Amino acid sequence: MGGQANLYSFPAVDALAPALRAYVIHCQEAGIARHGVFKVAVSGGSLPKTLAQALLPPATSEADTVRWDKWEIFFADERAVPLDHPDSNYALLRKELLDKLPADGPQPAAVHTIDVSVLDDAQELADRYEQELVKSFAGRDSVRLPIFDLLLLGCGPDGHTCSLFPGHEILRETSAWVAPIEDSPKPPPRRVTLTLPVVTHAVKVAFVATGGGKKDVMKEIFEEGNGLPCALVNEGCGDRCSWFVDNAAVEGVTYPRRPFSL
Ligand SMILES: O=C1O[C@H](COP(=O)(O)O)[C@@H](O)[C@H](O)[C@H]1O
Repeated sequence: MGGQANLYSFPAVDALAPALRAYVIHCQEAGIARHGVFKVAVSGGSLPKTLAQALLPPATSEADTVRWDKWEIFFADERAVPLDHPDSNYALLRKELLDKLPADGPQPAAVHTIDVSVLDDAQELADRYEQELVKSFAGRDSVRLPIFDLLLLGCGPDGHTCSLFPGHEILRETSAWVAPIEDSPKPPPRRVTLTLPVVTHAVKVAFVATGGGKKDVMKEIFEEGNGLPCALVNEGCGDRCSWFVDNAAVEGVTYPRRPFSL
């Protein structure tokens, strides 16, 4: 691990979106060059909307192309609800992004959802999602830990990311790839999440955080850390981690911003 997390700040989301697109496409090309596909995990919350703003506009060149048919999409965390439930991260990604892809154009190669036949049992739900990862990653990358090409993450106002909440025992998980949570402080309480070792093992991690509602926690993450899950990702990934934020989200934060470049 080297360096420190990159903090890229933009006046507003419409300036952030093209940079995020360029970054994602860069990671996509690296993944395809490495193993023929792009393995990406995404969060719920406010992320899918910004992602849609970045990825839905038509390509302006070959190099600007989102190659959806190479995308294997996983969920960084998911709530234990049916796939059409308003709380489902899958439903949100569909509504904001996947359903808006041109029907006659390329579609994602795979979208790995949770097994909704075991929603009442969070441990089983996590184990089955982990098996889904094992099937996809075994023999291709490390089998000790999956290596995602990119994780696209959100940051909650309390510093949580995925469903890794501040102070929760799940942060001490060292062997599972996917962990259950029954007592999420943010509803719904039952969820599954990628664990911290999996998150920090990814090739690249990108956070997207926008709006003044995030500025206090951004200050804490970047200036104190305090063991907040987002800060632990920064520490674990170093310069493999990049933050795409708007100016409102980092008002008063002294951590140095970088000009965006690939
Ligand atoms: O509960 C969740 O919250 C986080 C953060 O959401 P945001 O709306 O503050 O961006 C999200 O990243 C996670 O996937 C989701 O399950």
